[in-house]
Amino acid sequence: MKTSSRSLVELRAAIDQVDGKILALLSERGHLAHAVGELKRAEGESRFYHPDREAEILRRIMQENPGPFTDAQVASIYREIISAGLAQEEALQVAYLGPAGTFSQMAAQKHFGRSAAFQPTGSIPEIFRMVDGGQAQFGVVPVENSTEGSVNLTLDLLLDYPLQICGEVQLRIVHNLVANIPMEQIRKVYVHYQTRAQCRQWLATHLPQVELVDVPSNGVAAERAVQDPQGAAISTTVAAETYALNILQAGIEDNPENTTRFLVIGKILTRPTGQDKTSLVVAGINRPGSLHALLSPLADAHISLTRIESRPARSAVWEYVFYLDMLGHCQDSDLTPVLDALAAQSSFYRCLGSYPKAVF
Ligand SMILES: O=C(O)C(=O)C[C@]1(C(=O)O)C=C[C@@H](O)C=C1
Repeated sequence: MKTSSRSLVELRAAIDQVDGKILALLSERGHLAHAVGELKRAEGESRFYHPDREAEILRRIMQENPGPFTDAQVASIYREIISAGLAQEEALQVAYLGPAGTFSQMAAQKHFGRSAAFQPTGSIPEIFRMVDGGQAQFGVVPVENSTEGSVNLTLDLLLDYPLQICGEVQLRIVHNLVANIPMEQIRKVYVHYQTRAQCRQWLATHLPQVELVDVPSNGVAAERAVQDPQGAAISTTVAAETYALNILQAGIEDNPENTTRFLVIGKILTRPTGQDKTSLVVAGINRPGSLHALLSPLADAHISLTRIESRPARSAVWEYVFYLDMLGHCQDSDLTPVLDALAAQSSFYRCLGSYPKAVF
C-alpha cells in the first residue's frame, strides 16, 4: 500500500480506523471462543485448554503471515489473544521456577500467554509435586541447554512422577550483568550454576578477581544483588526491571546461539498435529549391542531421533536408562509399530508423552 503521499493526520486517522476493525474482530473472536467453551461445557467436557489446537492455529498464522511483522511477532500476538480468551473460560494454574524474572517465567509466558495464573516455586521438584498434587495444572521445567546440555534433575524427576509431557518451549537465553554500582566496584557476582557455566569465558575475561556466589535461580541472583552494596548479578532483563537494577553489560553468554528447551508437564494427552515429538525412557537388557538393538527399529523406519541422553538407572550400579526424543506422535501410524518394537526390546519402557513441537 502506498503511504508516502499521505500526511501524518491522514495516516493516524487510517490507523484509528484499522484499530476499530481489529477491536471488532477481536471481540468477534472472543465471542466465538466463548461459544466453543459453552459447547464443551454442554458436552460435559471439563477441559478448555487444547495445546494441539493452539499449535495448529499459531502455525497457520505464521504460514499465512503477509508481513511486515516477523512470524515470531505475529505468533506472540496471537498467543496473547488465545490466552486472553481462554482465561475467560478457565484460569490455568501454571507453576514455574521462581521468583519472578527467571527464564522459566519467560518460557511459561511464551507458551501460555500472560493471561494464565502463574505460580512461582522454589525448586524444580516443587513444580513436579504441585502438578502431581493438583495445586497447578501445568508446570514448566528446563530440560536442556544448547551450551550446557541436560538438566539432570528434570530428567530424573520425569521418571519419578506419573506426569505427561504436553508441550515444549524453546527460549533464546540472553544473560546480562546487572547491578546498581559501576563495574569496578563489584566484589561479588550472584549467579545460578547453569548461567555461570554459560558465561564462563566472559567472567574469566572481564571479572577475573570477583567472587562468584551460587544461588538457586536467576531471579534470586537479582534479589541478592539488590541487598549487597558491592554485589552484582547475572540475570534476565525482566529481573533487572523487577528489581530496579541497571544492565551494565547485555548479552554476556559465551555462545550467541544459547538456547534452553523447557518442557510443559501436566496430566493431559494431546492429539497428533502433524508436527509432534515423542519422549521415551527406555533401558536395554544389559548385554553387548543392546543400545544398537533398541535403536534399530527407529532407524529401520526412518524415524528421526532428535535427542538421546543417558542417566544412571538408580536401581542398580552401572546400569543406565536412555531418554529418547523423536519426531512424530505415538498415535501416528508410522510411529506406533516402531514404539511397540522398541518396547519389546527393552527391559524398561515408558512413554513420557507426545506433544506439538515448539512453534516459535
Ligand atoms: O478450539 C478450542 O477448543 C477453543 O477452546 C478455542 C481456543 C482459541 O481461542 O482458539 C481456545 C483455547 C484452546 O486452548 C484452543 C483454542
